[in-house]
Amino acid sequence: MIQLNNIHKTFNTGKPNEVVAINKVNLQINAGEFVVIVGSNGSGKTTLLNLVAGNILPDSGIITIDGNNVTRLPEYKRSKWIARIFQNPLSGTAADLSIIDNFRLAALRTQTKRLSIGKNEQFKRLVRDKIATLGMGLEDKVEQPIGTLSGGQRQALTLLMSVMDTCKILLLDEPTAALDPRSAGNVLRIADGLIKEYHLTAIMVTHNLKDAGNYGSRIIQMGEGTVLKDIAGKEKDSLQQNELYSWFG
Ligand SMILES: Nc1ncnc2c1ncn2[C@@H]1O[C@H](COP(=O)(O)OP(=O)(O)OP(=O)(O)O)[C@@H](O)[C@H]1O
Repeated sequence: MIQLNNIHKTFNTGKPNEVVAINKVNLQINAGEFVVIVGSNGSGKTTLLNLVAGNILPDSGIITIDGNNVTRLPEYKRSKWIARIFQNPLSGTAADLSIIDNFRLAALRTQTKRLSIGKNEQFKRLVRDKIATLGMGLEDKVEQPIGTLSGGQRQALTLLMSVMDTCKILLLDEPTAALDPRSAGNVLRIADGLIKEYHLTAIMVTHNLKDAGNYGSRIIQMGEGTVLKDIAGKEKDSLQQNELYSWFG
């Protein structure tokens, strides 16, 4: 469970360009929830993800993950709980290394529990089997440099890599913004499947209201650093697309 208590974040404090990015936000995200965050430009969505990830720290308030107070914990110390996928498919992988070596690196970095490196052939078989579940035919290309793949293929592999370690929380910051519609659809379906398979708690920022309607168990609209709307469960499922659009009217 992720808990944000009275979280406040101001940038450029005391300067003419001072901006309150997150304004005393209280939020509880339960284990297994898939929260989609929407909101206009500058409403604080990415800052909220950054605060949860720990690459920026709040001015005040408390953040806990599974009951642990992580408020002052730097990003690398939170990585045992958190994996993060960015907009740019190039971030998070080493272009010149093969797919299999990227998986090896990821496994080493996180001392993954779900994927023990073990014997070379055994590791390769495991990774191949996992990649095959993506249904993209990439299992036969594991010796190919990952940089030779398309953005969508790379983003799918990055997702798979990130959830194969012990992380419980997946942060997705506009993960499909750089992809064509078909690849974006594939990547989102894969993300949704992995979130369910590994029982992850996920937070996804998106500007795509169609995706926001179709995915997730809860939707949050942010505005001026606050939570404007917070809808979950059946109410979220029955949310009509035009209603969602009207939030931005
Ligand atoms: N490092 C920073 N330094 C100064 N101001 C910042 C910084 N990061 C964010 N801000 C400001 O904080 C506010 C919230 O930004 P944030 O990136 O969280 O919004 P967002 O909802 O993710 O926007 P977008 O949809 O455009 O990505 C904005 O006014 C932004 O300019």
